[in-house]
Amino acid sequence: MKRIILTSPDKIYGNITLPSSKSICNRALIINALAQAFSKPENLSDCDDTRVMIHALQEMPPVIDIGAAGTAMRFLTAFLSVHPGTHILTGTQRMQQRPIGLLVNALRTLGADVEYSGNEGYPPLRITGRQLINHDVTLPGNVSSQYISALLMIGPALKNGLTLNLTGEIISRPYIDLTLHLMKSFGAKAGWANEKQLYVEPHPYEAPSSYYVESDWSAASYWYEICALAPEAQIELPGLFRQSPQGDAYVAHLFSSLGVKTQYLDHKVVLQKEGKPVSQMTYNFINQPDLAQTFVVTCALLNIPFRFSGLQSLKIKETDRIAALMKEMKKLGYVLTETDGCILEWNGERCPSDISPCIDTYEDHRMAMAFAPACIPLGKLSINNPQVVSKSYPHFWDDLQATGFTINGKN
Ligand SMILES: O=C(O)C1=C[C@@H](OP(=O)(O)O)[C@@H](O)[C@H](O)C1
Ligand SMILES: C=C(OP(=O)(O)O)C(=O)O
Repeated sequence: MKRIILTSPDKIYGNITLPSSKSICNRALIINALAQAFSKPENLSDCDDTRVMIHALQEMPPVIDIGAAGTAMRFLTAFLSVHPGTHILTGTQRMQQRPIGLLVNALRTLGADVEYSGNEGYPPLRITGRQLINHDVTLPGNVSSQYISALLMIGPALKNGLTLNLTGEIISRPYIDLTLHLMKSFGAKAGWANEKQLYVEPHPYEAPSSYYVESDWSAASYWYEICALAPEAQIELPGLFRQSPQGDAYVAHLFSSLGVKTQYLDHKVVLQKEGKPVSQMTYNFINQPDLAQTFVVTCALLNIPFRFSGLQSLKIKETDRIAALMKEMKKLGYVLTETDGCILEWNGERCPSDISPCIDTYEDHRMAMAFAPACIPLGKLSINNPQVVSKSYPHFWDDLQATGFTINGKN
């Protein structure tokens, strides 16, 4: 096992080129392929999740291994259902525990040929593409929005278009809107018919002459965290915009109550410390699940009691993030409580911390990146298997070094 030891500088100043958004990259790649576009989207990320998507679409091998990429697994399941040929779609062991039954059922209702080659309800899948005739399908919106995005994106390729009826609470809704945004940029006619129903007209995609992917707001959250925890900091992040289709752009607003101000300039944002953090924080992360880890670590280390709800999807992500957060925060001396698998709270209760805490990352990039800034108030922190960051932000550790952090054991 690899381990790094992090220490932070006193003052943190930097200009950071973030990776581009893997959510946008992976949508643009799927839509571009369905549009049979001539050129690839520009500014594609070099992260694992996008690399596996590029490889799958370029090579189309009989067995497609998408590693740990949830978007690639879900989007390709729908894509391969309408693409000629038979493929096995598989991923890491963890991916084989991440449910996909609701998407498979929905695709079968549309007429798709999708079989389980392992356990019922989970990858790997055996998919044979064909033309899908049916157009009306109902599925729960409360497990993963990626199923809905996957179905929407193949909508323009269906003979009769698509009507999606969603039942239950709709989670991660900004990601559905992001999908619609990209589809429309590629000429699709799609949208919300009402609060619970989406439509896609049987109108083919028309690729724009070029499509440029913007930087990743979820990745920016770790720099907000650094700014919030540092005694003195100013960070410039080029390639981020106020008017972003990414739901995680809301991180700027959320961190304004934790003492970080965002200045929106022409082609960048600038983060600066300003004002006093709130004395406690309550927030429902239903629309920004990927920000939850960032806020758990930031609030606890700023000694801000919190109550975070809307976390039900965290259990089926790269790891069970609720369990992982509780376990690792305990190493730092914070006792968190969980309620009903969807609420995490910290009421200020402390326990003895480990003498030299060493954070486990559970094959989850966000565990590594959310905990790394904790080295600022702690003085020093070890992180196990730091290479996990490559899922979304391969140069995260280099960027920390460039702003003055020392990282022992990196190479
Ligand atoms: O569509 C997307 O790009 C994503 C949707 C979200 O997943 P869920 O819809 O499963 O919450 C998010 O957590 C994931 O990182 C990316
Ligand atoms: C949940 C995530 O990714 P995915 O579901 O696409 O694997 C994430 O990046 O936090």
